[in-house]
Amino acid sequence: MILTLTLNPSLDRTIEVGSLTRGAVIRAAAAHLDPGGKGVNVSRALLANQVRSCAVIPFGGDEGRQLVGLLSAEGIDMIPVSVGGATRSNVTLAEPDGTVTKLNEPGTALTPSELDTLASAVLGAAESADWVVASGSLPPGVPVDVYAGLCRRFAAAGIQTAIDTSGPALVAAVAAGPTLVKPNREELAEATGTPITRLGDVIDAAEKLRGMGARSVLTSLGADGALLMEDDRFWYGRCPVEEPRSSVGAGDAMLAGFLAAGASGEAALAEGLAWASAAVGLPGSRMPAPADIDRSAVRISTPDPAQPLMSGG
Ligand SMILES: Nc1ncnc2c1ncn2[C@@H]1O[C@H](COP(=O)(O)OP(=O)(O)O)[C@@H](O)[C@H]1O
Ligand SMILES: O=P(O)(O)OC[C@H]1O[C@](O)(COP(=O)(O)O)[C@@H](O)[C@@H]1O
Repeated sequence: MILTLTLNPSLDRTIEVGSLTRGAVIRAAAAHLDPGGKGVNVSRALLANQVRSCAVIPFGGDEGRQLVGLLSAEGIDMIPVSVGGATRSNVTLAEPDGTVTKLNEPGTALTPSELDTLASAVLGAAESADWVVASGSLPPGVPVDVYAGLCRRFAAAGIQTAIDTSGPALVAAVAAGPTLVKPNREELAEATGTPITRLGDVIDAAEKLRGMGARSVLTSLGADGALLMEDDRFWYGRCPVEEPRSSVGAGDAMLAGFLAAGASGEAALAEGLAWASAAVGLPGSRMPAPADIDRSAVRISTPDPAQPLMSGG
């Protein structure tokens, strides 16, 4: 069983627009509402592919009740912890060429006692978990070492941990020795203080992150694919998408596919790439089901360190 913790979940509203012009009235072509937050999406993708998972989330206000309602409708196994602040809403503007502009709210603060309740819920449920995935930004006021503290406790109990966060929370968690981290290009550059413009920079920065404490590093590189580094070995892969619709949740789908396939080596990287590409081809932050996933387009190759990275970050 894969347990996920999302301290800052969201209602994700994705609005499809023809183009973006600041200051203009833009008529949307379509809109989608999905339950959101990084760990929530990992659990949704796992459920869609019949892999057992349980999501621990705080929820509050009308938005929080709506989030829990949407997750219940999807059949998610979850431990919702009621909190005083209202759950945030995140908005994505998706353009026809696949470009997305994300507006992520900070979220509302968790009190120390709410945080304790959430930590107890995770520690209790983790007894039957193979992995604990702690994902996403921290709401205001939550100590930056919260994931680090959990990593240490799980490592002592022999439970594997995957971390997908950014900034100081990522740096602190890496120092606690997680089994796996899943930064994107920007997060890897920030955590290591290294500019990343070529594939060789990704290899060097991922090695640096391993030196800082992470065991394996799965770096997602947008349209440039992903690079997995573990135990001094690395693999690079891509999976082109013919018609990108929304990359929101693609990183979460990648992490879910990677974990579902054993979380190690070329085969797990390939599965993560296939799930991520499928997510990019779906609207909003819809997670891919087996019928959406096409493994035939995945290409794993020896990385050329000089290869420039084309996608943003
Ligand atoms: N335009 C795209 N074309 C093909 N694959 C994509 C595209 N955008 C994202 N992906 C896939 O989704 C993965 C996660 O995307 P990325 O933007 O790196 O992560 P995150 O969503 O965590 O920021 C990438 O590693 C890649 O496999
Ligand atoms: O916690 P953060 O960093 O604000 O991110 C939350 C957002 O990320 C998502 O989980 C999508 O994540 P990815 O695009 O990185 O896979 C959305 O569902 C959510 O709105």
